[in-house]
Amino acid sequence: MASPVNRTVIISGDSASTIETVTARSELGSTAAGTPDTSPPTSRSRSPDEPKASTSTDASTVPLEPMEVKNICFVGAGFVGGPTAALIAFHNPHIQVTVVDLNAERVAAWNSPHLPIHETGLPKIVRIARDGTNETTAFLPTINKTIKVAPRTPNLTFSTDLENGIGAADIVLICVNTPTKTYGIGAGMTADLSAVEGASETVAKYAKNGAVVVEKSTVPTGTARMIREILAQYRPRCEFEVVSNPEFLAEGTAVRDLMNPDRILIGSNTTPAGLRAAAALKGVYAGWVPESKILTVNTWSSELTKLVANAMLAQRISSINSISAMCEELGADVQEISRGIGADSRLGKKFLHAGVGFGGSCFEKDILNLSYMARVLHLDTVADYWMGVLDINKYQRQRFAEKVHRALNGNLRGKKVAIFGFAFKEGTNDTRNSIAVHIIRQLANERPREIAIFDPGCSPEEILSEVGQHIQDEPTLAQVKVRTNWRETTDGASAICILTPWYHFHYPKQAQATARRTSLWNGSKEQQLADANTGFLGPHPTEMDLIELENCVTRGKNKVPLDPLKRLKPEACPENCKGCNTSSTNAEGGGDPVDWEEVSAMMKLPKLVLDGRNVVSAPELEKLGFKVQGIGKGVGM
Ligand SMILES: NC(=O)c1ccc[n+]([C@@H]2O[C@H](COP(=O)([O-])OP(=O)(O)OC[C@H]3O[C@@H](n4cnc5c(N)ncnc54)[C@H](O)[C@@H]3O)[C@@H](O)[C@H]2O)c1
Ligand SMILES: O=c1ccn([C@@H]2O[C@H](COP(=O)(O)OP(=O)(O)O[C@H]3O[C@H](CO)[C@@H](O)[C@H](O)[C@H]3O)[C@@H](O)[C@H]2O)c(=O)[nH]1
Repeated sequence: MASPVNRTVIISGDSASTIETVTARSELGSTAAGTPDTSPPTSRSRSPDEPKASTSTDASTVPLEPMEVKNICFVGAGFVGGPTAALIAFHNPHIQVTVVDLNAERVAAWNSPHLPIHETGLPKIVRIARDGTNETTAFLPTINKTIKVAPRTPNLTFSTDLENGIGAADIVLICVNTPTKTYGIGAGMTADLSAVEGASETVAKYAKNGAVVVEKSTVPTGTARMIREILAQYRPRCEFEVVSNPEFLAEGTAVRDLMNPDRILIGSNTTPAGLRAAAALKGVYAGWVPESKILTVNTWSSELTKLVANAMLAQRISSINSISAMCEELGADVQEISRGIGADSRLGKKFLHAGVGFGGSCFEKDILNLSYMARVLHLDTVADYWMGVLDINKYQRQRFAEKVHRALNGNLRGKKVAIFGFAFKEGTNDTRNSIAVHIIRQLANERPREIAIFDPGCSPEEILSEVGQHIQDEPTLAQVKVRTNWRETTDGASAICILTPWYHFHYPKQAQATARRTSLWNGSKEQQLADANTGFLGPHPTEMDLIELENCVTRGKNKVPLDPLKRLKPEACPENCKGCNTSSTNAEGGGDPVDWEEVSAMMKLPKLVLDGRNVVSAPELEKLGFKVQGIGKGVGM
């Protein structure tokens, strides 16, 4: 480790800039070539961007006029930028929302009927905000009245025109990717901030003076300072406030999470200008989120909270997975343990499902990020603690692959193994960072006759491309086949590994996606509406009111149409539309649920089911001739 170096930091925000010398504890966080300075505000008693509290009422402490927000720009039209922009536009019809991205193909997809992101409920929200709606009427039997619903003008645009999109905005949200760095200092641990740096430079060039710049990407603590410095370098005479507003949506439930978030976190400077910027952003969310759920904190707390939230969620999964290994040895049942501990209201029951481990683009990356920051701060015990969460995750998936190997008598040669589920979780078509790919690689090394993969939500091309990145050896790769239905997948297989808990695989069968879709639209004021004459529609109904109106007109119907009020404008694809021609994926999971009786008839002995997600009932499947092994399922007394 390099010896401490002195670095000069300019603390701004007060009328006169103060120059203070601090001792950087490691050169890992310093501005090495190509590495932005995102070192956390270590060794300082308070945030370096906050001026010391003043006792006099000078100009810097007088509250400023509230900011009027008419135009918002999202930089980055990805998993976070696209859906978040759509929800903000949907609930704030008076605000123009533009989403800009360098990727023209992605932007074109957002402007077409084939959105680049598959999330339940998202297409309808995008259509309402992006295309506007028709004027319409609805008959309400409860109050025996016909209600007129005004048309809506479009207020959501997707574009590659960064200059104009950013230039018109009162608030600019940076939502670009921050993957784990693969090269140089911090490789394999810290976040690669090159996209954040690039986006910040673009914002610095085009943003109008006084714009609020929001850091929405998940970043190491201290990144807001880097953004502020970039803005100051490019536009020294302009005033920009940088606000942190991390996103907590999960893939597969993005719309539900955005529609009804547990909290919105806004971190800002505690100067009048910082508080004004936070208030402006708060006003946007207040379009549909109750104020009590909007938390305002300091910038560094906000940045760090995001990493800690993910680390603690992942830690719960690793904790229960570690116990699953003990259960198998001791004869206990991990699902019973989860129920037993989850009933304690201090612990709660969520994120206690034992399985093959956590995948996805966030948990691993964010824990690496957190551990790296701890390491840079010389808090090695803290860093080791969080790395332990990842160690258990790796151990759990290796343990599962070894279990499959053992169950097949330690020999896979000449055998076919079926894989049910490739996505890192159900309800998404995201194939990146799936747990399945690691297990498949481990099994493929055992030279089976075939590994057949089936996922009801992912496209075969994407699965193969992900597998190809992990298995480079051609003959090994040739054993891996992607099938488009469960019949071909299981025909002649000796074992099935369930790796994603899609409802298709459950046995006995479970209520499925449609139940989720309708509950998405359930409003809390429904009863109020039934009580009639509440006049809730008023002259300016909100989209929440219209959702309740839809509930009301469809109540009692078996099949709820997509657009019961007939508000949506028609959508059409051009001839030879690329989106129509590429193999479609369905994030809600297409195809019929598995018929386990039929599967039993097609499989070879020993007809093993290795249930990596505990979604089948072993006693029930055993009645059909299967041998079942779940996760954390000891044999009992
Ligand atoms: N995916 C999730 O579920 C999720 C949830 C919460 C937070 N996050 C965080 O949000 C951030 C974004 O994640 P994502 O999943 O949306 O990423 P993504 O890769 O899906 O999208 C990022 C987009 O940014 C664009 N982009 C990159 N540099 C740009 C630039 N200079 N100018 C304009 N556009 C640019 C890319 O073309 C891409 O379309 C990450 O920090 C991630 O950790 C993700
Ligand atoms: O009890 C559980 C819960 C989840 N998982 C697995 O954990 C992974 C992550 O699941 P989830 O958290 O639902 O999905 P993500 O889309 O990765 O969302 C996480 O990561 C996002 C990106 O930062 C955050 O915004 C979300 O709040 C956070 O839940 C998946 O492989 C799940 O199968 C389990 O194994 N057991």
